[in-house]
Formats: sequence, structure tokens, C-alpha cells
Amino acid sequence: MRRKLAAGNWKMNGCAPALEQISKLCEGLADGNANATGTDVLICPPSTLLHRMSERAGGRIALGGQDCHPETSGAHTGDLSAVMLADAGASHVILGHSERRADHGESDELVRRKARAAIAAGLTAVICVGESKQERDEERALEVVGRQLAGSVPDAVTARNLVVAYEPIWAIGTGATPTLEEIAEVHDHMRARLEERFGGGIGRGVRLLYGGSVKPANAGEIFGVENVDGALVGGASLLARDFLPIIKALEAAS
Ligand SMILES: O=C(CO)COP(=O)(O)O
Repeated sequence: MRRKLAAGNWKMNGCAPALEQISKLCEGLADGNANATGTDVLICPPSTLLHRMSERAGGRIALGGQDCHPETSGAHTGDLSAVMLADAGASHVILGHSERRADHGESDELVRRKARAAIAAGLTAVICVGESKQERDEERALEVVGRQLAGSVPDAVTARNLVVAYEPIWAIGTGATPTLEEIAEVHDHMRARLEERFGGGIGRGVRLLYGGSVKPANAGEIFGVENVDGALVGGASLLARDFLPIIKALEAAS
């Protein structure tokens, strides 16, 4: 049985005042959550907030970075290693987000090296894949996602240290989402590819998240789709009042 995962990607948002949201999230989870044991909550803030957030998050909320360098240390100005993220309180790291693939030209090969470093540092790699609008229109979504999955996921993974997030680029921050059938088709495809490559134990155990314009209003129906084990949420994870109902919808779907 896979545990559900509600993950928030704060991207380049949130300075010190945002720390308040973590306290609110903790309060909300403590109030309404006494019996919920099947859902994990993860927040990936800008790394400058990781340390302070880890002091507030208690055990209930896991923290993650949004990227890491493939090396452990060295002359790489401006970069952070997976070891440093772990040291600052992270247990997860998002890798290969489409914004990094676009803004920093990250290839599947680079994402795979970063994931190896993350896993070696004891982190869980949350690897993102997803097609562009043009690729969707050309009916190439499964091909693109399958290729990114094959190229970005390293060989030495377990069901615990890998999470895959399907984030269609055209659905990120736009309010548009694929149909439930389209989400199901991609998630089933990813599940089948993972089982093929890693065998049933790992392939069936890896959690698959959907990301792209997830909000309280659509979370419930998306979480009802088979092989959707949670969400990677951008905008709606910034405020506890938006993220809490999404977490509740995931708990209800468990
Ligand atoms: O990119 C995303 C999460 O990584 C999704 O962002 P939005 O939820 O703002 O569409």
C-alpha cells in the first residue's frame, strides 16, 4: 500500500514572513488530522528558509529542496549539494522541474546525475516529467514522458527514495488541467514503465504525483484517479488555507 503524498513547491516565493504559513499548516494538521496516518506532507521552500522551517515544522511536515548539484562539494559558485540540503533539514529534493529544464537547460542525463547524488545523500528524489502543449497536441505525451522517465531516473532506486511527478508544462500556473482520462493514461504508462524496469516491488511502490494547477476545487477528483498517489502543488501550496483543503482531499481519497 503506497502512502499518499501532498507536496508543495514554493518555487522562488516566500521570504521570512512565509514561515508563518508553516505554523498555520502544523496547527491545521494537528486539529483535523488525529486519525490520518496514510498521508505525508512535504514542503519545498527556497533553500534559504529550510533551516528555519525545519525548526518549526515538527515531525509532521517533511522539507525538501528544489534542486541540487550532482557533486558533493567543490568550485561551483551559487550551487548547493544534496548533502547541504540534508544538513539544512531536507529529506527530499525536487529534480528536473520543467522550469529548471527550461531556465537552466537541464537534460535528462543531468537530472539523472543529480538524482544519484540526492539518493547518495539520503534524500528522496522527486523527479519531474511532463510534455509541452505542442507535444500534447501532437499526441506525443506518452512518448515524451516515457523518454524523460527512462533518462532521468537512475538505476539504483527504491520505492522509498524515488517519487515521480507528472507535470504537463501547459498546466503549470495556467488553471488548465488535463482531463481525468488523460491523467490516468499518463500515470498508468509511468507505472507500467517503472514495473518493467525495476520489477513489481519497486515499480508498484514508487509514488506518482500529479502537478499542474491543482487547487482545492479540483483536488478531490484528481486524487480519485488510479495511480495518482498525491500532488505536487505550486501556487496553492503557498497559503495554509489553500493547501490544507488539498491535504484533506488526499486524506479522504486514501
Ligand atoms: O509546477 C508546479 C509544482 O511543481 C505546479 O504549479 P501550479 O500548482 O502553480 O500550477
